[in-house]
Amino acid sequence: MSKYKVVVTGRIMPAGLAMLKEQCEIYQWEQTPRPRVEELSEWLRDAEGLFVSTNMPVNEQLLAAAPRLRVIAQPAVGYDSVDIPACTNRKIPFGNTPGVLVETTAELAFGLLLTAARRIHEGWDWVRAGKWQPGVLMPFGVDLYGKTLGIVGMGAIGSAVARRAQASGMKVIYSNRKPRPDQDALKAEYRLFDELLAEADFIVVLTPLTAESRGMFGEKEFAKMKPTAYFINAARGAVVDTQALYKALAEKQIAYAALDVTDPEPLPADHPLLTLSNILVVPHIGSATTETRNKMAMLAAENLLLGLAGKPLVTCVNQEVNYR
Ligand SMILES: NC(=O)c1ccc[n+]([C@@H]2O[C@H](COP(=O)([O-])OP(=O)(O)OC[C@H]3O[C@@H](n4cnc5c(N)ncnc54)[C@H](O)[C@@H]3O)[C@@H](O)[C@H]2O)c1
Ligand SMILES: O=C(O)[C@H](O)CO
Repeated sequence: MSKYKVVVTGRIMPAGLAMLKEQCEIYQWEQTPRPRVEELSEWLRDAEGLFVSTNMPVNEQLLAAAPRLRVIAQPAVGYDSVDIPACTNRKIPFGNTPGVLVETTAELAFGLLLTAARRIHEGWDWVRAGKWQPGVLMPFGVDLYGKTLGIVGMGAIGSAVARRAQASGMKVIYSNRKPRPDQDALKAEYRLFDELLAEADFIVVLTPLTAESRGMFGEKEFAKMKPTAYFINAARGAVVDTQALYKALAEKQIAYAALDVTDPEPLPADHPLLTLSNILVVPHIGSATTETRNKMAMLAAENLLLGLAGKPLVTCVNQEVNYR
């Protein structure tokens, strides 16, 4: 039996690669940075499947270069770099990986909140710099217990963060497009966006990046927050206006920010945000554990193989083309 021709645009976890290898002839881009479409064009010409890395845009140009493409899979839940209508027009199902990364990403989001609040990273720097001397105190942190956490984007990951916060004695409020019917079970209270901004001691952002959410945290929004507020973004960098965040932190309109995601990404080492003392930035590691990245790669590989076999994907964004 001849093998499916599949293009892989970056690194792929071993568990996913092993699944693909059984049935596919793989053309894999293994260098950094990620490829431009022109660099893949020879492979794309014959490709039936595309396993696309998270940071690679899927657009009209890429689709036009791949006339035989029948399915695309990405090991990520957020698909803001993918032109879904363009895939649908071509009747190409696009599979993402919701669910399998929920607890891992919630751990990181809550970990950022806790680390920033208790200055854990600053304490480590302090000790390593030899500043731990008798009578010398590093700046104090703040308690979580008894405080209010505002979650913007109360979906799968937001709910998992809520559970962690409640276990730490925090009250949870949230803002979504509309109140969740299961909010009693979540033990969380709905607020309008502006109400949440004014009431929360900590804000965690977990919305998808869409036309509606792009730049939803700008100057006006930071001005509505408490001067003691902690702002945590584990969603997508572009949900925040980076310049406005810089200003809010530099002018102490808010107390602190902890970011897993930034705009731009990667954040250059000489970026103004990194000159601030009231910020913690990590390099988009929300789902980055070996177990979870393997699960994501396996679900993406399963989606790809199903699509190649003309069967519905397990997790498909454009359901209307999820069968043949
Ligand atoms: N940092 C990371 O590594 C990492 C990992 C996984 C997911 N993410 C990001 O987190 C997002 C959420 O993932 P999820 O699995 O919880 O998705 P989800 O679909 O379960 O939840 C998203 C929630 O946001 C709400 N929402 C959508 N637009 C909104 C808006 N404009 N204002 C307020 N709420 C809005 C939705 O109603 C939904 O409840 C992903 O889209 C992705 O961008 C980041
Ligand atoms: O959206 C996601 O799944 C993550 O950001 C990718 O790591």
